[in-house]
Amino acid sequence: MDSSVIIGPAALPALAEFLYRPAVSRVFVLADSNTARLCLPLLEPHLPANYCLIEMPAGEEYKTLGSCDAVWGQLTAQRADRHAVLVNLGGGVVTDLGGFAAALYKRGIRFVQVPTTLLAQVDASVGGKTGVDFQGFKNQLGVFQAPSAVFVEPRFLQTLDPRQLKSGYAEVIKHWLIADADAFNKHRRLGWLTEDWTDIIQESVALKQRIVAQDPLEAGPRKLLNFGHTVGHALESYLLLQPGREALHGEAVAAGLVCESWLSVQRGLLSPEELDKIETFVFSIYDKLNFVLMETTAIAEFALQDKKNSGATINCTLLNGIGNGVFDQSVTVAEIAESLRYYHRL
Ligand SMILES: NC(=O)c1ccc[n+]([C@@H]2O[C@H](COP(=O)([O-])OP(=O)(O)OC[C@H]3O[C@@H](n4cnc5c(N)ncnc54)[C@H](O)[C@@H]3O)[C@@H](O)[C@H]2O)c1
Ligand SMILES: O=C(O)C(=O)C[C@@H](O)[C@H](O)[C@H](O)COP(=O)(O)O
Ligand SMILES: [Zn+2]
Repeated sequence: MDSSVIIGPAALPALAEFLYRPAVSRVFVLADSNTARLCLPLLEPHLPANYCLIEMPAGEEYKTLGSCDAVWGQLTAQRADRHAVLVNLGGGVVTDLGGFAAALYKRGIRFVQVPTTLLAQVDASVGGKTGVDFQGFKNQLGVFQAPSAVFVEPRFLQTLDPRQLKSGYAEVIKHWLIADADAFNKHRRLGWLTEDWTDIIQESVALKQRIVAQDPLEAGPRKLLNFGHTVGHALESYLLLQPGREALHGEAVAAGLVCESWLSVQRGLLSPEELDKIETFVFSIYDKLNFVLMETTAIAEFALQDKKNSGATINCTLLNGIGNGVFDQSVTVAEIAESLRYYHRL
């Protein structure tokens, strides 16, 4: 499942080397309306002249089978064969959807990820989870399919707005909380903003790759990477259904980190002092998500569709101390709703 990940100035030249091989019949680039405008100019010198651009609208609401249908339609119209390569240029929406579309077209063509958001550079482009949302549930349809390679150019982040940078940083905090207490403590003192993201990207990718290598199909330890997501996805899905209230994936995950850390305290796994450190850091970066107490059960019920569940049991990843995630901790809808009420009161 692991693919090579090339980070830094060598990334785009390495992509060109990959694409110019005779084994590649045709190059297709999938971009959204923003990355086609803002990121394609940096990529274009590294593409063959006859590449074909497939553009989709930007945003989570387009991470659907309908958008896949449009991608498959264009590949078919252009008579893309099995030796074609799809280059996914964008954030996690484009890399998840493009990977899924490539994995199904003619039973699978190769794809490479060129992530352009912090979130996709530290997390979404790595590890082979691909998919789309369905009937309001996050990533309900998907496959595990590794890209041929991942090419990470941090210069793409220069056009990204601070809200999106913060969203990606939530996945970085998640990585530290499950597996690197020293980095968490160092960065909570330094603050979140930095001029150069390269080191943080390299360290986060290495941490994620270590976990994915142990358990590519998420039968066990990979569930650690889902910390913050039982509650985070519930919040994201609930708010996505209500136009004007949407939260970015990382914003919902940041709230999920707080709620699931609180659940860890209730289980006696995390100390109240550690919870306080996590909350202080999270709220130094993110505004609180907006929901009312009456909504907490309806939000929590979304966790009944979480992919880590077995039957009616909701299996959550919790923290056994900062830097030490533990998976398969069963929680109830009522406990999740209580964690949301705790978050709401903060
Ligand atoms: N597969 C995985 O392991 C994994 C991991 C984490 C998240 N995800 C998924 O990733 C998605 C979120 O990804 P995201 O936060 O990148 O969102 P996104 O793909 O929607 O990108 C965010 C916004 O930034 C714009 N954009 C992208 N790059 C830009 C750039 N360089 N400059 C200016 N604008 C740019 C996009 O057009 C979009 O409007 C969610 O669907 C989530 O479920 C997947
Ligand atoms: O790579 C993983 O494994 C993750 O869980 C990373 C998450 O940050 C990511 O949001 C992922 O898409 C969630 O997957 P899902 O299986 O909960 O849909
Ligand atoms: Zn995530």
